[in-house]
Amino acid sequence: MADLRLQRNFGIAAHIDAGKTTTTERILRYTGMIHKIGEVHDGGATTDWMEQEKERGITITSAAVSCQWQFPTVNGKADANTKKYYFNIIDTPGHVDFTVEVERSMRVLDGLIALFSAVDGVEPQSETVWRQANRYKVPRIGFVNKMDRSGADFLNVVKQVKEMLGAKAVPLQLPIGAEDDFKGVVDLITMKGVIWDMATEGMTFTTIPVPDDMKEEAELWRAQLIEAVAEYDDKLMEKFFDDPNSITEAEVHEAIRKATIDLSIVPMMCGSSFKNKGVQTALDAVCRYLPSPVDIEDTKGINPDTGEEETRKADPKAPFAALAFKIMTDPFVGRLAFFRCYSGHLDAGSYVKNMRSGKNERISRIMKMFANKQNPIDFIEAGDIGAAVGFKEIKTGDTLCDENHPIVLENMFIPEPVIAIAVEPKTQADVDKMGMAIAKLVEEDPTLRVNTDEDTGQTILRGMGELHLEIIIDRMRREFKVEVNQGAPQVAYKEAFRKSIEHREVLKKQSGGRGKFADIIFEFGPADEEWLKANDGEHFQFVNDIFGGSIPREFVPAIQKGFQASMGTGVLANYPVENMKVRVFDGSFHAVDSDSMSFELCAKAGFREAARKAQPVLLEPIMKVEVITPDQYMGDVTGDLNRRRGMLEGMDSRAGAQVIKAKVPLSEMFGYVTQLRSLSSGRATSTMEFSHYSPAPNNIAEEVIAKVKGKAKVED
Ligand SMILES: Nc1nc2c(ncn2[C@@H]2O[C@H](COP(=O)(O)OP(=O)(O)OP(=O)(O)O)[C@@H](O)[C@H]2O)c(=O)[nH]1
Repeated sequence: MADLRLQRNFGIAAHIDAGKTTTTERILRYTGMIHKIGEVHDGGATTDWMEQEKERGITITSAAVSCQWQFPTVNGKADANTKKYYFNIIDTPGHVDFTVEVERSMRVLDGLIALFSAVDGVEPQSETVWRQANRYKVPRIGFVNKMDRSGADFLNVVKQVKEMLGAKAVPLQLPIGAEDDFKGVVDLITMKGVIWDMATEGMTFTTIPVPDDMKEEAELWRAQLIEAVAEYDDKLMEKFFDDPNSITEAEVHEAIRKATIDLSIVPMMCGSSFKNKGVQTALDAVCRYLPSPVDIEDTKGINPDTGEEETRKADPKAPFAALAFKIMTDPFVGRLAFFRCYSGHLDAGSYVKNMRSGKNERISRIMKMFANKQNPIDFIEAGDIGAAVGFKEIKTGDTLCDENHPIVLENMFIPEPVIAIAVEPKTQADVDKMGMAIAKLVEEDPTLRVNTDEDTGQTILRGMGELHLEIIIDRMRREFKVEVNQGAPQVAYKEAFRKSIEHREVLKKQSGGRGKFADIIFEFGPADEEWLKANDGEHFQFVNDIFGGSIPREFVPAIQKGFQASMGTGVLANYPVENMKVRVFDGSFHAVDSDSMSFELCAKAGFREAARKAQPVLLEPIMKVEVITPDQYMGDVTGDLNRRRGMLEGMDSRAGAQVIKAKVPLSEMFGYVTQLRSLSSGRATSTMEFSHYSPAPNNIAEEVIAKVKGKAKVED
């Protein structure tokens, strides 16, 4: 049994282009997993294995990679105290269309390296990632990369992390040399310098005394570091005031570790992955300060039999419980389900229960991913991450467990898809293939949704953004060899109701022989606010208030099913219904003619009638937009945002530029990037992410409805 205290599951998250892929690559190199350094720009990086990633030079899917690191070492060399640490690293994408990838990594990780560019500092996506890490309470270390670039400023990034992310960022190092001349770091705990040897591509490094001209500054920052963590250790606090020279390295490490795991501080380090500097010290910090699976809270879940909350300990002897966080189709082994094992032990070849499908499935093989290689392992235990082969049916977010100890683990937060695109197979031969391809892609990607437009019969894909859907269609073509015609991206509107009403629907059909009869009386309208709050992510509140058997109990599920199915197509413009409440309180039935089918059909007909009376409204997605622009374009940028029905929410200055925050309807944001570029001679940049759905103004709603009702097909 492995010592769980030596296990680290961590991710590397940052804004696009901060250097995650390069850093992961260096880690694999220094841990001996790969020999040649793959550069991102030649498409040679190991974790970016998908075709599109190679072409676009961005990381789309998070790949889990395992490696081992020797720690502690003396000048990089193992001695009697050295132990072998086991790492599972998840590389997470930086593009906002793929935040769900970051989100699901956060769910299964214990710690994070938050990567920043020393030149660009805290960027919009770093803020998004930061919020996600806060949501999942992930302890983190900051790594300021690209110290070799001109304009690199470590302490300025530290300041930004404090001011913009509200974190207590505490430097553990100071850079020696800057920009082209960046050589290494002063370690504020050992009070020694570390210089990387370029002759060995940074594989080795030398320890030197703190350079004379940095001594004073280093003392100052060391005192700040100790002060920041002293409250985590009484002895340290005492020594800090009485005799700072008697403080030992071990005491400082221990206090930093406690404060980091407690989310009180973020230790800040620096380096240049590309120039092979600073990566090993960051890995030592991962071992020292980030939590192991036994340092985090026990995993929570619900026992489906009792409805009670239960926890699972990171203990191989506890019942098996795991969460599938990524499904990937691998060209060689087929479907791989990545999962985090929270507790227990699972042998390859044994069975697990999927709590969503209710099926017991045999895991034929369990794999660990090492850079480009996949190695089968005999078993997996609490605290580890692996990939299972053999599932017939599995989706991202499924809980896998021991059937004798059922539990449903807390799932991940899945953002709403806001862009829709109509697709149709190009040829008859593509028809079946397209269905299969979409089914597979939906399994892999919980932010991709699919439905059929009832009027046109077209397949509608909904996703997180234009790039997301573009990549999905590209994957259909490359991986599944399906050719499709696609419409222009459309806003994924929704529908909702303003009013609660009562309605009676009677279904009566007599066509010779046995007829159909159902009669339902129900209250219909928006879901209750409290219910929505308590049932995060749910859309349909169904209340059974039938008394005295006016409708027999066995027909109630059919009524619920009928209403549920109807929600996919609203009455205004066929958009899905955001939320609704149905409270059935009376009705009647016929001893011969009533059956489940009658009640289901009656509910469907009832939905269409009731929905019209309940004041349906069109909801449009509102995006949170952030623009960074040089001062002189401020007026033009805000004017343009106003024309796009934007609500300005704030402005502040950051590193000599203005940052404008606004909420803007997504329908007004098509082509924005191009427009912004021409407004600002290419100098302003923007990011956007989904904020919420809000009722569209009447004129806009009328336009959208007229367009949908007026056409037979989604136009190209
Ligand atoms: N000068 C310098 N360039 C770097 C450094 N690290 C990464 N780069 C370069 O920055 C660019 C982006 O690096 P990536 O590693 O692809 O960044 P990423 O964060 O993985 O990017 P995405 O996957 O697109 O989110 C590449 O051209 C790298 O060579 C560094 O330390 N110094």
